[in-house]
Amino acid sequence: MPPKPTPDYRLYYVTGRSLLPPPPASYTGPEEDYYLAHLEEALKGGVTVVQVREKDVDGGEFLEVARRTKEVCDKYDVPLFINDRVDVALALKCHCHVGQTDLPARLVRQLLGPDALIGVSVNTPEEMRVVMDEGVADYVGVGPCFGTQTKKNLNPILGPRGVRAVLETLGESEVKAVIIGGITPSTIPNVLAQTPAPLPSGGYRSLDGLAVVSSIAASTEPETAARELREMFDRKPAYPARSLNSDALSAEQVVEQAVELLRILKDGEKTPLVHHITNFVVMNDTANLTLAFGASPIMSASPDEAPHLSQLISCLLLNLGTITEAQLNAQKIAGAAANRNGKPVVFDPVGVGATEYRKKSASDLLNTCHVSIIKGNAGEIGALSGLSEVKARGVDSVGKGFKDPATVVKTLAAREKLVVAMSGETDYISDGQVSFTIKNGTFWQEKITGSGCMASAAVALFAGLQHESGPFVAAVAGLLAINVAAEIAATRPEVNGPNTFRAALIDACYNLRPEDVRSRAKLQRV
Ligand SMILES: Cc1ncc(COP(=O)(O)OP(=O)(O)O)c(N)n1
Ligand SMILES: Cc1nc(C(=O)O)sc1CCOP(=O)(O)O
Repeated sequence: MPPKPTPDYRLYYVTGRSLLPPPPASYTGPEEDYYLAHLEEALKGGVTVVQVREKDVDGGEFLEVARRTKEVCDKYDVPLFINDRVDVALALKCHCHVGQTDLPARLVRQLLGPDALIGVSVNTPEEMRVVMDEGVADYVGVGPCFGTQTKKNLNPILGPRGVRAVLETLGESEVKAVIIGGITPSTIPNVLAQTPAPLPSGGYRSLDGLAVVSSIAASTEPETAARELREMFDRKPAYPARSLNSDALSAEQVVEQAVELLRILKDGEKTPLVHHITNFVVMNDTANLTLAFGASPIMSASPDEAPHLSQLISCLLLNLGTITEAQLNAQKIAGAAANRNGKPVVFDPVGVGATEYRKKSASDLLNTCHVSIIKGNAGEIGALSGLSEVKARGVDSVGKGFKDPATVVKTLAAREKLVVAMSGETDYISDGQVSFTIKNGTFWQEKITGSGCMASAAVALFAGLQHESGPFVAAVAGLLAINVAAEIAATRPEVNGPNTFRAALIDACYNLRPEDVRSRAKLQRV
């Protein structure tokens, strides 16, 4: 075995001969060798590691396929792994990948020696911990991230956030990590945005590569397919929440930016179209509120029109209230389409702490699309953070609140790589770097149903401006606008109960002037 290489794991191709398309007319070689020509094209496109994975063939055929694969890989100086069969790896002086039910990695190391690379499949943080404690593997294949037809007896699907939990355990270890299962050009943006795991040092542990079977094996243009996958991996997204240098911003500067956003709306310079997929309790109020601020609402829960709508809208608002399977499906389709079309997504996880079903729905949603802003109450933010310090009763949060709300909000924002806005008597907003509080509003907001949903609608319409100041300022602007409008509404002589307040609030949103926000804003950096 030559000295141990230090491979580039960015695009890891696991072969799948049974998935190959028929050879094109331009291919004139023997049909059984098309696999090698196809592989060579993929290598030209940028594959950096290959693994021969042959199911249902005997040892002789496996050895021959692997031998010929190695000849091609050697030409491109790309390391070759053998799936499961340590005997074949030994015979050909190749590296080896084993799963949890194959020969133990420790034994594989003994057999292949110190210069072989060894990869191990992991599906849980516990399996990751065992691999690290053993200290034998050079990398792990974490999966399945999504569902896939390529492998039978699939382990539980992790989703990007499950993969992130594994990477959190991996931390700053030298062991490399690739992701596998359903990795395609449409899933990669979300994978790259959501999988990096925050480290105690302040940085992130990211994936070292993408492992694919069908995205290359089933392609009629393997070179183009590989190039696209490589380019997508190399173009890792900047975390949108941090696009703004919020670290340098004072409260006064943020207020001025929020005031400017309100001016844009009120002067009619822009009229954001906000797509609401929301609950039926608040639908009428949030549509009216959106209009009152100078934006346009479209209320549609149809999965069929979501992809088309996504091209027209300025922002998508997803609200978990009165959720049904059909509504969740529409939200997932709309969320993925919004990501593809570069539209911001605001998520209000209404009542996420109330039931396991809502928790699972929120997790499904966050695994399917990348959200720019989460706006919730303390109970909801606590449930998403995995904390039980603040309890929820139905859709309301109860009790005194968090001991250190600013840290809770900042930690969740850093983990999810988005802006978190937690509404309450004091609102907390963070992009994972800095946190601000807003102390505007009135007790009347607690006396009407849906005031949290109305605040999310306000955040969404400001996010729909897609202003260069970014989602953090949009979240602050939305909460300032609705809370200042609520304060003004509460002073109206006709307000003598929840119902008159509700009507006065919509009027106050309609009449709100940028200078009202400037003069009343109680924004502080914490
Ligand atoms: C890179 C990579 N990761 C995971 C796997 C899965 O391996 P295993 O669990 O052994 O399952 P099979 O591939 O044998 O079905 C892999 N092959 N490659
Ligand atoms: C080989 C393999 N291992 C998996 C795991 O979860 O360990 S998923 C998988 C198949 C991946 O195929 P595709 O890229 O076509 O989805």
